[in-house]
Amino acid sequence: MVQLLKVHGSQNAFFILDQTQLQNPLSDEELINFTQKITDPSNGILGGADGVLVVNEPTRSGSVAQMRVINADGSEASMCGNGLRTVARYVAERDNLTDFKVDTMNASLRVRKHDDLAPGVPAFAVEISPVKFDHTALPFNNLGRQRLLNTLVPELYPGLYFSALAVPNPHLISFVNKETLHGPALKELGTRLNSDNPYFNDGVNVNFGYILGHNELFVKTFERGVGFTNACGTGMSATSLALALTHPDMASFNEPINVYNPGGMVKTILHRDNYNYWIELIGNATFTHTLTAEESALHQADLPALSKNITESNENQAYLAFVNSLPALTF
Ligand SMILES: N[C@@H](CCC[C@H](N)C(=O)O)C(=O)O
Repeated sequence: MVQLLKVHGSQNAFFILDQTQLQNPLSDEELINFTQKITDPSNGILGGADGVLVVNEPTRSGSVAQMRVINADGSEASMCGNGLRTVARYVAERDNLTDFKVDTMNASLRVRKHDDLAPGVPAFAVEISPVKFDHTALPFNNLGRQRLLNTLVPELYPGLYFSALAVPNPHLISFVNKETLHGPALKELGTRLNSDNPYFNDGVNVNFGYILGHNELFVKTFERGVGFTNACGTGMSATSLALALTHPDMASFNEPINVYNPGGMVKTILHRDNYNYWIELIGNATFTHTLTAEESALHQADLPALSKNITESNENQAYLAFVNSLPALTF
């Protein structure tokens, strides 16, 4: 029998599949099929998810595991910040570690156990890097600019200023007012830039930031390969850095920034080493359910077999109590 975990970071929900426990790891084709089926919210298993986090043996020396991120639509992302916290906790508990490295598509990233966010809410801190701004890194084209940093780009959306950062998955960021935050622009832009379009031919995660105060931010994200999500860890990290670079009086380096999102709250800490930026993302790593099944059920994406033996933890109650303890945001 094998186990699958249902987890979340700021209610950005995933299944963790540890391929190292399998006799035969799933092929890429099986992973895509499995992910598209198990994440579908209408499939009847725990409300679906935003993606599947695949744990493999490490690919680089000095790391203890590899994480692959398969988005709900079957596309693969180079990074996932909320997901990395949950994988960090999974590997930490599996291998009895507290501070180690996990390989992602483009980098080996440091992860470490952090103090609990609240009673019963385990937390991890993860490194978000490398950070790039050039249009080739996202990529974007046909905008007549090499970089976007608080740049008015009417081709994308009239009246909005945009910043574009790869961390290393691609993020487009705009700081908006209340009306725009709650209006149709995010869905319209996210849908358009993640369909056939002349600007972002690999798609892009689109983040709207609303500045609450110094080192205080709210971020709402339309994710590539997913759509609206409760939270996006790399999106909140990229938006924090964009805030410090474009509104330097509103965010400081080397200090925690509180980033609220529809699923809760995380902290980010911005770092600059010479000319390289990197970000620490600190937040919950919550395990809500364990699914136990035969390995063949994974290969066949057999949802009825996967839903037969599910046990629920009480961690989500503690997480929701933490969310209820956060200051009410009135906007
Ligand atoms: N939610 C994630 C990002 C997941 C990947 C994204 N959809 C992409 O395609 O880049 C996070 O927490 O960072």
